[in-house]
Amino acid sequence: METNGQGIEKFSIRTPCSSANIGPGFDVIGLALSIYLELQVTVDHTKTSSEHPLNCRITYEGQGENSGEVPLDPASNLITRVALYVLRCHDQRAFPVETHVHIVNPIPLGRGLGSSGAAVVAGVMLGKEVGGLDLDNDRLFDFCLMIERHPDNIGAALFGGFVGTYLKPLSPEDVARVEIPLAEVLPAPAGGVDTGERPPEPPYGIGHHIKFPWCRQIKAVAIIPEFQVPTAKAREVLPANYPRQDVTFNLQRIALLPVALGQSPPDPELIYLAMQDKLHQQYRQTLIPGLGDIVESMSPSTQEGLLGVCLSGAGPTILALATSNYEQIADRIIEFFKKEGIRCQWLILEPAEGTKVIRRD
Ligand SMILES: Nc1ncnc2c1ncn2[C@@H]1O[C@H](COP(=O)(O)OP(=O)(O)OP(=O)(O)O)[C@@H](O)[C@H]1O
Ligand SMILES: N[C@@H](CCO)C(=O)O
Repeated sequence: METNGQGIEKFSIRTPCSSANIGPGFDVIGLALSIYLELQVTVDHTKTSSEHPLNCRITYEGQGENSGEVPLDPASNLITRVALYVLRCHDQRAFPVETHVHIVNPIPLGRGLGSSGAAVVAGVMLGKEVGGLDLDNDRLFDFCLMIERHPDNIGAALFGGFVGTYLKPLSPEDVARVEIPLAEVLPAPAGGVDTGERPPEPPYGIGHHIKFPWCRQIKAVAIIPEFQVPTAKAREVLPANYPRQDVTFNLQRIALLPVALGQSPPDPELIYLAMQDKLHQQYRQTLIPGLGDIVESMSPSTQEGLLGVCLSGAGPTILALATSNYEQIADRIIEFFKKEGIRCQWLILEPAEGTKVIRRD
């Protein structure tokens, strides 16, 4: 515990947003990008009791601030529930008296920019820090995977940069441990009674990652429609089985993608080919009007500066990788959505570092 001499401990946790898949890398590839969720944490060790549930007060500013989408009850809020999961796995039932978490969240919710992945990663880091726990990032990744079960967004948000993620084959008893329903992993939601039971701990080494190089000339243009697509819904529309030729199609492209995006100068034709997908985007068109037209008609031959275009994560955000003419590229994609009566905002983003803890005095 590092306090300021008056028993007050202050630190911030900064976690980037992320774009998963980048075309063919469904549930594998993640790219951390430069919009940051920040938790400003204060622990007042001079207090001996707290009037707040679980000794934690949450305040929030940012996306969905006035919509009530992000609960301020620490037993319901995703970030603090995840932190409590980590604490309870280490026999700490609540936050230290008295914890204040101010959440500053500019990551759009439910748009395919990894808002939930960032919340889960920030939550495990919060549990580690307030609990004074000796957990390295690889172990924190295990905890994240008990909550968000595809590793691409959380791998990028935790480790930063352009990553490939993969899961270790588990023993049958470890498989049983990761298949426990989320409600049993995360502590009881608001109003629930603390039974005092220890939640199921993650097996060791569930997930792994590898960092790929990223060509610095490449920027990510995110075109963010005004509507949300919950990831769970965007996964429900995917088939249980795929034709063999579609799987082969994606395998061929995923073999190209990390090389194509790492080499300088970037080769637009190679990147465009490497970003094609047949495993998720076509099925998600039903949820994202305009997606099919955008993916089919935007290419480096029709759009100067463009390298490739894909759905960001589960959508609805579109990610265009480009080296110039960002505004023209964004405007063209916005036009497609406009025809469907959908408004968008757009941003130029860059690859970001992973989650950091910054001490404040
Ligand atoms: N900072 C946050 N604090 C608390 N809850 C959050 C926060 N960010 C996201 N969430 C929760 O996660 C939900 C969005 O998760 P969802 O997986 O549907 O989309 P996403 O993570 O933004 O997109 P994708 O997974 O496709 O990149 C929000 O509705 C909210 O419940
Ligand atoms: N790989 C995930 C990312 C979204 O969180 C998906 O496409 O469903």
